[in-house]
Amino acid sequence: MFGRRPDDAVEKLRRGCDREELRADGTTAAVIDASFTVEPGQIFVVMGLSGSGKSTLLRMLNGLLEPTAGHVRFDGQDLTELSDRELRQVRSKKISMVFQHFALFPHRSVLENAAYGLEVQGVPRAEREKRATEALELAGLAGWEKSWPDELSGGMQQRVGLARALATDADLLLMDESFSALDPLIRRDMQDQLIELQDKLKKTIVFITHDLNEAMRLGDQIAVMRDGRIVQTGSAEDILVRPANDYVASFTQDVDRSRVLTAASVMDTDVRGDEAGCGCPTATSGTPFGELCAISARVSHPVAVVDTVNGERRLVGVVPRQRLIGSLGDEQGDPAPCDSPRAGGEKVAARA
Ligand SMILES: Nc1ncnc2c1ncn2[C@@H]1O[C@H](COP(=O)(O)OP(=O)(O)OP(=O)(O)O)[C@@H](O)[C@H]1O
Repeated sequence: MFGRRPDDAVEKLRRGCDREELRADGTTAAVIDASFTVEPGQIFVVMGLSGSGKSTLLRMLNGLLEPTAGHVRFDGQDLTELSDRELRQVRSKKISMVFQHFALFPHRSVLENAAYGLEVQGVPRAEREKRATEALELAGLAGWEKSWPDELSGGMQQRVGLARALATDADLLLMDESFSALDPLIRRDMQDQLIELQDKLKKTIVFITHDLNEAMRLGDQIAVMRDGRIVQTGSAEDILVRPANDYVASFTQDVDRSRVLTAASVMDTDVRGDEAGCGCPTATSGTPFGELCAISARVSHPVAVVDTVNGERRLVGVVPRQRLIGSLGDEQGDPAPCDSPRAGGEKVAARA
C-alpha cells in the first residue's frame, strides 16, 4: 500500500472495499493478494500493463519495499522479518538485479562495472576481476573488458548489466524490464542468450515485462497481473490455451500460437492403441508445433504422440491434421458436414 494509513487500507480491502474506493482516500493498493511460489531454477515471469504492480512486487522480493501485509520467503528466511543489516547481506550475496536502464558507471571500465557487485561484497580485486572476466565471457563480451560503457551499443551495455548480476554468483536474479529499452532484434538476441545462459547456470529468475511475447518466450511460469492482482499463473501454453478470463484472453490474441503450442496441447488423447504401430515418424508431448506440422506433412495419417515413461514407450495421443490447423485458428470443433456434395452440384467456374 502506498499513501495514507496503509494498515487501515489493508483492513478495508479485507472487508471487501475495492481499489478505487481506497484511491479516493488517497491510498494506492499497488499489489493485492499476490501469492505465488518460484521454484529453484525457474524463469518466473510477471507480466502486466503499466501500473499493474509489477515493479512494486519485484521490490518486495528483494526487500527494497516492505509489504504492508504478508510475507516474502526466500531461501529459508522470511525477508519481512530481517533487520536492515541482514537484508542488505541477503541482497548483496544472494540476489542480483538487472534493470531496464543499464545503470552502468560511465567512468569505470566494462570490467570494473561487471565487478561492481563483488566490490560491494568486499571481494579482493584479483578475485573479483577473475570472476567478472568469466561473467563477461558468459554474457558474450570477451575482449571488451577494457572498454568504456559509452563505447558499447545498448545491447552490449545490457550484457554488462547481466554480467554484473552473474559475477556475484547470486542464486536469484531479478530482472525488471531488462530488455525493454532494446531494439526488437537485439531484444530477441538477449532473450536467446538468457535462455542459453539459464540452461547452463540454472539460476532462479524473476523477470518483469509488459510484453506477452517476451513472457511466453522466457517464462517457465507466467503470472499475469491486473490492477495489483495476479489474475492467472501458468505456463505459456496454459495462458494461451486456457486463459483464466476474457482479460487474459484479450492479451493472447496477438500471440503467434505456433511458437507456443506443443503436441500436448493439440493432441486428441482418445486413442485406440495401435496408432504408433507402423514405422512412421512420431512426436512426443513436447514436440513444438512447427516440428509437428513437418511430421504431419510426411505421414498420411494422424501423427502418433509417444512419450517414454519409466523407460517404456507409451502412446499418449494422436494429432489429426485438421486439429493442427484448428488449433492455429483457436478452433476446437469438428468440421461441419458439407451440404452440397460435389456430384451433381452447381458448377463454379474456375478462374484461369
Ligand atoms: N512510491 C510510490 N508512491 C505511491 N504510489 C506508487 C509508488 N510506486 C508505485 N505506485 C503506484 O502503485 C501502482 C503500481 O505501480 P508499479 O510501478 O508497481 O506498476 P508497474 O506494473 O511496474 O508499472 P510500470 O510498468 O509502468 O513500471 C501504480 O498505481 C503506481 O502509481
